[in-house]
Parts: sequence; structure tokens; C-alpha cells
Amino acid sequence: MSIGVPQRSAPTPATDPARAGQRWAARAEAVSKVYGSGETRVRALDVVDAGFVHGELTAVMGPSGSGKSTLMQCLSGLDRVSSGRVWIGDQELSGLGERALTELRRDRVGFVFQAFNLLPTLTARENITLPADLGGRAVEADWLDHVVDTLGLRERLAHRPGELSGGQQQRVACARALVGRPELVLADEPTGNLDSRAAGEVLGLLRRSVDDLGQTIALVTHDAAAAAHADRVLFLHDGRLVAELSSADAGEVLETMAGLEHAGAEPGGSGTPDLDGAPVVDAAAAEAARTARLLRAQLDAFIADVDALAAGTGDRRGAAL
Ligand SMILES: Nc1ncnc2c1ncn2[C@@H]1O[C@H](COP(=O)(O)OP(=O)(O)OP(=O)(O)O)[C@@H](O)[C@H]1O
Repeated sequence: MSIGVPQRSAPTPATDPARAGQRWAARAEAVSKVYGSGETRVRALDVVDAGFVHGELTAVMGPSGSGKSTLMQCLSGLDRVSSGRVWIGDQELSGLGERALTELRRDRVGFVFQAFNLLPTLTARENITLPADLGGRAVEADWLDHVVDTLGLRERLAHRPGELSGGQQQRVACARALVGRPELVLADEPTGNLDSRAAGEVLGLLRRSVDDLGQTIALVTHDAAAAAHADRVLFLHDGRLVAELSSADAGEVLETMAGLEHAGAEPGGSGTPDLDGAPVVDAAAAEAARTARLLRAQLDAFIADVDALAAGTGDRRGAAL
């Protein structure tokens, strides 16, 4: 498959006739995201149209710096788009204030990251129910049982993270993301810290959570074997959506990635400077900024919960902590 570098992304998901009637868990329409200004200006996303079909596992691939994490952050409202529109289900994000965005993230989006982000002093069960406990929502016991059994965690519920393997910790993080039945789970390099056996286990359970639990998952990965678990694979290059594969095997994914790198992406590179000769933004700094934004969002959620508690609507916090 040969990959050119098009001037614009693939057809708008909402208007593409081939996609008529699809139910979108999330979509981005003509989304651009620009970081910085002047010489350090970087166009991380450049008029991207991308949709995530309800009940499917969609992988997002592309060379380093191609905009994968930025797309995930814009989709989840962790970052504001510079232009374009984003929906979670039928809720458009652009008109929402910070508090409404925080609540939408908490109630309708589940996150799984490379670092498992479990609280070390809580048991696996307490970690899984923490978001619901913080939000003052009851956990449906039958659903919790179903998720725990699907993920093979029944025997580990009383263990703390330090007593679990990396793969088991990531399964707990997946259960935490799934138990609230979010519209969308965003999994950003969830197997990046795992050995190949544990990675295979986690990918298998993400697949089962789509097939058996009806979940919608967006999976950011560098690994062609991981992307081969997906129903569709979207490829970003220089901030643009440049290719899409359905039910691809690892060989087809690798071939497409090779085409992208041949088209001029920097493997392991660190940016798409907007101006010729502009300084390249340091990837570690971008990662630190991303972590800071995530922590900020968690803090916002915490503050919103405290406000709810003060208003008498969030009475389960004490039980969790
Ligand atoms: N907060 C930020 N400030 C400035 N530039 C940023 C910021 N976040 C990302 N970038 C830049 O935007 C571009 C896209 O970054 P992004 O992290 O989305 O890429 P990626 O495809 O996820 O890369 P990787 O595979 O290395 O994680 C890069 O050039 C990056 O340096």
C-alpha cells in the first residue's frame, strides 16, 4: 500500500456516506491543535476527521510526534482544540465549561495509561470502584462481578498493587476504566510497561471487553501486533489522518507504518515544527506537560467531588478513602 501525504484528512466521519448509520462513541471533525507560538509553534493536529464506532476497538498508530496522544487528549476534553469540533456520544465538547468537562470525563470516559496509576494503599477492589466512590455513584454489583470475572481478577480483589504483577495491575486499571460503563475507554500505550506475555493478556482482555461487554475502546499503540487486535486502525502522520485499515493483520499494519516512515516521518522524532527551521519541541517536555494536564484534571475532579459532598450529594467519599 503506498501512502502519499494528503493535504487534508480522510472524509469527515459524520458525512462519509460509507459511514452513514454508524453510531459514534466519539468523533473529531476538522480538529486542529496548535501548541506554542512564534518559533516554537507546533501544529500537533492538522484538520483531523476521526470517528470511533460504538462497540469497536479502534487503534491509533503513527510515528513518534504524529499527534496520537494529542488526539486522545482533545477527544477526552483534557485539552482544548484550536479549531474544529469534538463529540463524546452526542455531547459536543466545545461549548462546555471546565467543570462540565471534568464531569463528562469522570462519567463518560475511562482512561488506561502506560503507568497503571493505581493507589498503592487501596486494594484492587477499592481501586476499581474509586472513581464511582469519588463521584458518589453506586457501583452495580452484577456489572462489577461481570467485569471482574471477564478480566480474571476474582482471586486478586483483596490484594494491594504492590502484591500484583504488572499485568495484573494493568488489568485492575482496565477494570477501573470499564466498571463505570463509559461511552469510551482511551487506552494510551497500555502495554508499554509490560512484557510480551502480560501485554498479550491485557490486549486479549481489551478485545473481550469489546466483544463481551460491548465497550468502545480507542487504543494508542506503537506495536503492530497490538493494533492487529483492533477492528480498525487509524494512522496519523504529521498531525494528519492519512490511512485507515479494517481488520488488519500485523503484517499489513507494519507495511502501512513503513509507508508512513518512508513518506518522511522521523522515526523516534519529536515534532512537526510549524515554521521551517523552528526549534523542535522536546518530547520529554511534552510528556511532562501532558502528565501535568492529567494531574490537573484529576485535581479538578477531586475539587468537583468535594463541592458535591459539601452540597450533600457525594456521600460515598469517606467509604472509599
Ligand atoms: N503540551 C505541549 N506543548 C507543546 N508541544 C506539544 C505539547 N504536547 C505535544 N506537543 C507536540 O505535538 C506533537 C504531537 O505530540 P503527541 O504527543 O500528540 O505525539 P504522539 O504521536 O503521541 O507521540 P509519541 O508516540 O512519541 O507519544 C509533537 O511535536 C509534540 O512535541
